[in-house]
Amino acid sequence: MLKIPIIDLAIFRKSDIKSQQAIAKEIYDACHKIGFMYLRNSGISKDLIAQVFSHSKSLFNLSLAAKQKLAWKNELSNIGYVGIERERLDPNQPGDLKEAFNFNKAELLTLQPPANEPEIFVFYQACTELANKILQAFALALELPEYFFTIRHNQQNHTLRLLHYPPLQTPPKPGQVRAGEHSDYGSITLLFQDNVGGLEVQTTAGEWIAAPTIPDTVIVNTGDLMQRWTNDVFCSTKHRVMIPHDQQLERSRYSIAFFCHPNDDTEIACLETCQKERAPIYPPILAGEYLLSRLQATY
Ligand SMILES: O=C(O)CCC(=O)C(=O)O
Ligand SMILES: [Fe+2]
Repeated sequence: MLKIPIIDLAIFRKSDIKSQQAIAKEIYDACHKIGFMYLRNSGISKDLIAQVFSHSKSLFNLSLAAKQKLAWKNELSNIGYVGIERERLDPNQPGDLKEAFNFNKAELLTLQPPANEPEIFVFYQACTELANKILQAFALALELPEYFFTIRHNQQNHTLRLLHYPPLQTPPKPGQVRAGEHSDYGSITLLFQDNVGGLEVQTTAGEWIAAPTIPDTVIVNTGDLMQRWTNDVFCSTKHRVMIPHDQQLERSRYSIAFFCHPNDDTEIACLETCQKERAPIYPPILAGEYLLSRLQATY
């Protein structure tokens, strides 16, 4: 059975090109074969992650009225509080059993209490740095100039999303899960989860495999825009969060996703180095327009 690989980013940070190429190759294989990987030595401190999880709990513990004052308004800004069952990651199924807070960079600078914890901003910056490192590895792996992807992501158009999956009080509706099966829309996603479990990833053979927490790692997956850009050389893999069957049902699940997006005006056109095996599959598209259309389909 295909396994999600664990890759050590510390080796990529070494200055010798041989080490960098070896890790870029491991990352290439992960993105090509499964679209998911666990990264060790991500550069984001354990303490910082714990602080953000703790702020996340405090935010979700606010009253519904307080959360609704911070409500998500539209796909264009895509920020704020999203209530339970509001979003359908799988549009053919009932709403997801989760609630979320979305942040973008501009908003993080102007937030009011209780959502303006400085660690959330520091974390956003740390995620940006990690994403840039991964994008450099992608460039090396795909035989592109080192900063090819990072310069196309330099407006920090990324969304940080705190997620809470509450304990289940009543049985779910038929087909209802914590997060419906979907692929992510952007270039890469960084995912941090607690140890409750439920995250599953679909292999190319169609089987669902568990993606449990592995201590001191960050999950990274490639999104649809990266799949288009690379002409399907990297895959954007479906994943979902299932409802646990055991005593974990009584526990909340918390996770944090950092959705990394290219600048809105980036034309996502098939990379030349990805046309060796097949002609371009997808027509060029502007990143901003594509992301907006995907968000509109899920709310
Ligand atoms: O909560 C998780 O572990 C996954 C969430 C997810 O896939 C998403 O929000 O796109
Ligand atoms: Fe996702």
